[in-house]
Amino acid sequence: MGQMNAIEVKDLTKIYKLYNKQTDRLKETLSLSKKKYHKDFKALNRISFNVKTGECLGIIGKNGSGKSTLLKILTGVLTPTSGAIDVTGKISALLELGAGFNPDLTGMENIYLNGTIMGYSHSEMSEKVDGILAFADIGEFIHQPVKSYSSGMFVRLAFAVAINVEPDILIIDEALSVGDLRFQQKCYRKIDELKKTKTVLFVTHDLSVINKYCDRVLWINEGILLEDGDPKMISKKYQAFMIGADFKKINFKEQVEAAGSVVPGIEDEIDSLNDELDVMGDDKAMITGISLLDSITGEKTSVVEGNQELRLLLKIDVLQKLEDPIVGFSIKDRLGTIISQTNSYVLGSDLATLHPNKNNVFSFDFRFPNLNHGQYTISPAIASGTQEDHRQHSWVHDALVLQVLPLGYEELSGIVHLSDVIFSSLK
Ligand SMILES: Nc1ncnc2c1ncn2[C@@H]1O[C@H](COP(=O)(O)OP(=O)(O)OP(=O)(O)O)[C@@H](O)[C@H]1O
Repeated sequence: MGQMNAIEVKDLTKIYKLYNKQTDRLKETLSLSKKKYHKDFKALNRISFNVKTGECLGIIGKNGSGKSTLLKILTGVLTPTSGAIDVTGKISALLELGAGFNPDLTGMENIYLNGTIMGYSHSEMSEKVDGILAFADIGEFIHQPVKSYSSGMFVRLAFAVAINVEPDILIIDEALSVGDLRFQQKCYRKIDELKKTKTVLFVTHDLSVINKYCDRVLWINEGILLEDGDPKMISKKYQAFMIGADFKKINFKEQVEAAGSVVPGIEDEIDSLNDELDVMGDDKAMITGISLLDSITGEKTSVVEGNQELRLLLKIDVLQKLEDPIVGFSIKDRLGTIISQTNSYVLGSDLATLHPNKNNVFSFDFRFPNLNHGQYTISPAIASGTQEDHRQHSWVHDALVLQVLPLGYEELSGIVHLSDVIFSSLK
């Protein structure tokens, strides 16, 4: 038997009426001729998708794309203009700060108020209060009106309530980003635990969260469901879209052969990128080769150890004159989280203008971080401008795959091993 759907959404449309002036709204209400004083604005345009029970679904999209509108409809705060939604199970939502909280009531009173909204009796909620207080950890403030809370305290209480009312479906808007880092980590640990048994919907701009937690992602753009599928692939396309670049799959071998720029030299040592790779950028430059060498032996390698001295070589073809170029690379783990990044700009290296039809080769000499064993990737990039304000010309996702060897204590968890630890028994 297939998994049940927790949420079914069909042809969902939400139209907001936009008035130029407040008085237009009044005029429209009073108009005998039924004259329209508003413009229709489709915040959601015929969106359809299902969410399976137990699935963790991410929702991404630029500001104003319709994400909150969708969540508000799912939680019953807003009604759709047309379309159908069917939700199976109890929803608990952590929407924008304060939704569902009465600012004049104390934290404790709001806990009971939320309980009532969720259909729990006073005594049922009393059983949950200890768990809520322990998670929120806001001390005596629980007896103060919530309007006196800092935004961090607010989100602590709201999250604690949301997860303790035993929802079948947990909806989390960007709200979590308000809490301090330690609280965020605590929430993510809790979400990780909850997602084993519950359906979780996440709206976030943080793609590493999407990649880490979500089984699937929806990308909404200007009210339209643009993509629905694999988080890794969609977040790459989204990243490219957000920097105004194209996303494409490129066969580097064909590109390099077509370019035909072969001048003997160090670039011959560099391996061409001959796999189908995901690239984002505006095509003013192309990264056509990459090699990683052991600095001591000079041999190419894709198997490395923590702390190993390495040299990364990049070959870049420039198709148009590039002023203020920046060359860099990222190391990512297998979940796509960026572990480390560097580039010529932050290293203080002002590169001269790059001109077309010239072979450009760059190198980075560095000590590989002391990463736990496993697979990692290197993604090289060329941009121009400054760190703060740059245009991406080519960013090749996962151009090199590295195997990091275990150091003998691979049972330890974590991304990075501590270096030079000295342990002493002092007493
Ligand atoms: N009550 C409203 N009346 C009119 N327009 C609205 C209303 N609420 C939202 N909108 C518009 O609908 C569009 C979608 O808004 P929504 O808040 O759903 O976007 P979002 O994707 O959640 O954005 P963000 O990432 O900024 O939170 C926006 O253009 C917004 O201006």
